Amino acid sequence: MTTTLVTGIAELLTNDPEREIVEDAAVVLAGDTIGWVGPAAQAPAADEAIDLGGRAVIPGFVDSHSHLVFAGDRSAEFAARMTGEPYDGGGIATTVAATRAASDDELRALVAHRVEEMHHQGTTTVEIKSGYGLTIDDEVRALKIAREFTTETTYLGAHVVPSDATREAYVDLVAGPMLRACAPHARWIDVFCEPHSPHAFDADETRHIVAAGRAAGLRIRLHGNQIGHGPGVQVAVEVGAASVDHCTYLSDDDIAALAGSDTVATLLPGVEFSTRSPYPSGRRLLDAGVSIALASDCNPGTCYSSSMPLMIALAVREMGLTPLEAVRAATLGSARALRREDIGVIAVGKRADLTVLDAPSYRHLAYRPGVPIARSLDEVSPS
Ligand SMILES: N=CN[C@@H](CCC(=O)O)C(=O)O
Ligand SMILES: [Zn+2]
Repeated sequence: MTTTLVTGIAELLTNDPEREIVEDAAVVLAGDTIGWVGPAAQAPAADEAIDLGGRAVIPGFVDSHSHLVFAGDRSAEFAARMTGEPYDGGGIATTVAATRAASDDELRALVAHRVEEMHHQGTTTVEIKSGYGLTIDDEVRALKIAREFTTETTYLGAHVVPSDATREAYVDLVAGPMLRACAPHARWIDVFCEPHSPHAFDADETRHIVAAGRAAGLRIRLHGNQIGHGPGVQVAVEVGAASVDHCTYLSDDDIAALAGSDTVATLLPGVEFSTRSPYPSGRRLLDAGVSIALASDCNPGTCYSSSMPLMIALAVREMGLTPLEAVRAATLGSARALRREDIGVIAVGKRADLTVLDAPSYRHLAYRPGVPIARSLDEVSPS
C-alpha cells in the first residue's frame, strides 16, 4: 500500500474533538484511509509527498440530500417565484414528464455532469434520490443510474401523487410493488411528508410507506416541515428516521422532540433562498442540543445549486451559525445524517476523504461567498 505525506496545510479542520484544528499540519494517507494526523514538524516519512503550499484542509463535504436524476428545465418557475409565486410541489410533474422522456444515456450523462460539478466544489460523498419517475420502471431506472455514482441511494417513490393515479392506489403502489422493485437498488426510503402541498403525503400515509420500507430493509429519512408547519418532524422522530430534511417551519415541540432523539435536522438553506422562504434558525436548534446537518437539496424545483460552500455561507449569514458550526454541519453533521462513521472526520482509520481550500482557513468558505475556493485533493494533486 502506498503512503502519501500531505504537507503545506496552513490549517487542518479535523472535526476530531481531540484535536479539532491543527495549524501547520500534515496528514499521511495510507491507501484509502488516514494513517497519521498531526503537526508537520512531527510527521513520519512516506512513499510520496504532496505540498499544498499553505492551503486549509477540511473533511470532504457530505451532501446528504440531492435529487440529481432529472431532465428538463424549470427556470421559468424559479423566475415566477422571484416575483411572488409560491412553491407547492406542483412543478414536480413537469420534471417527471421530462425525466420519463429522457433515454438512459441522457439521464446518466446529466447525473454524471452534476456529480462532477459537486466534486469540483469539494463534495466527496453525495446521497441521490429517485422521485421523478413515479412508475415502477422509471423509479427503478433512476435508482440504478444513481447507484452508478453513489452507495447512498434513496427510494422516493412517495415524492408526489402522479396526476394519472388516485392517492389511495398510488400509496398502495409505493408501499407495495414499487417498493419491492426499488428496494434492491436503495439504502434509504424517503417521503415528501407535507400536508401543505396537495401533491405530497400526510402523516398517516408517511407512516404506512416508511413502515413498509423498513420491513423491506431500508433506512428512513423524510422531507418535513418545508412549506408550512406540519407533522413531518414529529413523524420522523416517532419512526426513528436518521434525518428529517428542510425543517423550515419548526415549533418549540418539534425542537424538543428532535433534541431528545437521534434524528438529525438537515437544513437546506438553498431552498429558502430559491423559494423566497424564511430561513429557520440553526442557532435555535444547536442551542437546544439538536444534531444538525447542511445539504444542497440540488434539484430542478426548489434549489438548482450543487454548491456546499454556498450552503455554508447562507447558513452563517441567514441561520445564525458560526463558520465553524456551518462547516461541521456540512461534513460531520451530514455524515451523521447518513449514519456514516467513516467520513466527516479527519482522524486515523477514517477514509482518506479531504477537501482542499484555496485559502488559509475554513472561515473563508463563508467569508468569500461565490468564490470557488473548495476543491478535491485529486484536483490539486492529480495522481
Ligand atoms: N420538496 C420536495 N422535493 C424537492 C423539490 C422537488 C421539485 O420541486 O422538483 C425538495 O426537496 O425541495
Ligand atoms: Zn428534497
